[in-house]
Amino acid sequence: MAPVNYLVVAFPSQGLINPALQFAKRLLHTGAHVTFATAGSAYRRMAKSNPPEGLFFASFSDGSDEGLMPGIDIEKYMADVERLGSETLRDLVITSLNRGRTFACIFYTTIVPWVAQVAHSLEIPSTLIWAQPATLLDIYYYYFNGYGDIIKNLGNGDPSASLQLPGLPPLTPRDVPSFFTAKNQYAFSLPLMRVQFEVFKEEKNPRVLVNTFDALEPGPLKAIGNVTMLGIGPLIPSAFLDGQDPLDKSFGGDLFQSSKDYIQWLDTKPEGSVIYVSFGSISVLSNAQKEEMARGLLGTGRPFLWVIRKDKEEEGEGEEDQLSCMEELKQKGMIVSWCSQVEVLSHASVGCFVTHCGWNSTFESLACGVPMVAFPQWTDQQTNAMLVENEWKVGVRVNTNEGGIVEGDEFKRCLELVVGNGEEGEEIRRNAKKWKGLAREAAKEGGSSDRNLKAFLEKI
Ligand SMILES: O=c1ccn([C@@H]2O[C@H](COP(=O)(O)OP(=O)(O)O[C@H]3O[C@H](CO)[C@@H](O)[C@H](O)[C@H]3O)[C@@H](O)[C@H]2O)c(=O)[nH]1
Repeated sequence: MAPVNYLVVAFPSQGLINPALQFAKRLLHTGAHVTFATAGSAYRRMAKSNPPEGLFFASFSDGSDEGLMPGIDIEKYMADVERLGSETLRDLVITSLNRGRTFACIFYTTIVPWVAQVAHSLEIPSTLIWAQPATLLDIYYYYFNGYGDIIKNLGNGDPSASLQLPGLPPLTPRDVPSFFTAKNQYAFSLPLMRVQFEVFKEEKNPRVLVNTFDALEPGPLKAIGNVTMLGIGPLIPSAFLDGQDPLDKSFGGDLFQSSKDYIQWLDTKPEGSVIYVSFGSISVLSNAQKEEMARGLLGTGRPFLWVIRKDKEEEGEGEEDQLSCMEELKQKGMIVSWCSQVEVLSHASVGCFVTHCGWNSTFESLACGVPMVAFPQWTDQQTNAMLVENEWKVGVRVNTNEGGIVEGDEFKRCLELVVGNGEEGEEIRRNAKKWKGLAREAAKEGGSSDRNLKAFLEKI
């Protein structure tokens, strides 16, 4: 019998390509063939290393050479991705149909709801892969369904206020996603989410696959009645999770060139001693903030591995990142421009992850049992930081000063709390181990995420 074909479409950012690629690999395990499509700018940069059998890469147009780089006009870029992407993705699907390859379903990531509109126009079923916690989809849902002003007012008002949305943990102003606050610089997100909920309304029984698992967000997964959310995570390479495929050691779509020798460096460090610092693929910290972080890190006297990205190939040896104490940083720790994060988080020497709380980083840390210092920047990260600290109790969140900077002493306090011998740190480390076990339990064959995905595929 000919294999079933699926199309997986990812917005061209690392934070969406990674879970979507991992999802594509899960589909391959069912015997299906999968075409993975992202925008040209990312497609050209992607490593696409040794794709497993049955996985094919394709691209649609975003009219850009550099893609989602710091400094671009993001509003224009988002409009171009939608306009050009809709046209060229439609052509891609029609060409495929004309060659006799029909897609049983088109899966698409967060912030490209227009993919569902293309699928609807061609009468092909489509399903959203929500690449953030279920809690976030709930907050957006509530925003468009009766709680809009309340959520906006919370984000912009009295810092001691608190909001209890049905099925969710209480939110304080600093937990509200950045798109709802007065400081938000980006207009693109809310209109896209509005379209997403309109897409759901057009569907008979809208179902969303969420990169979470049942035990992690039992209330939030059930909070919205008219959309069925199914936890299918963690979407991370199998070798670091259930070990079902020991060769599956990377996502396989890195947009950045990896540094070398850091695993050998980690091998020389005692168990649980290293602080790993990374802010994902988009956030750029000011030099003033990095100076404070350097002060805090050096103050702990512990070894650290710090990712400071070079967003443009031509950026020289850390030219922009010439911190005043660079020499000392290089002596006490290791600075890299990119690494295999899942490999680092699974290394026995790593005892703490300083993260911006992008959802992939947060979930990877949770699944690897590494406690966190939560250092959120924008979008969902404030809410994720709240979940890390208050709900799952696997980390501590930094406080900023009035100028929005996390000072070195505050950073050092958080690091020492997480890695030190105090009772709070011990509890955090115990919880991290517990969630690692539960994440693996969910992902393994017969676990909740595995069952949810299989049940979903049977009903397409
Ligand atoms: O040196 C590095 C640094 C990162 N990564 C990987 O890059 C991905 C980064 O994803 P994420 O942690 O989610 O951060 P962002 O790249 O910032 O992701 C964007 O997209 C996410 C999913 O929607 C959101 O949760 C974030 O807030 C948003 O900034 C992860 O899989 C990491 O493993 C590496 O492999 N090596």
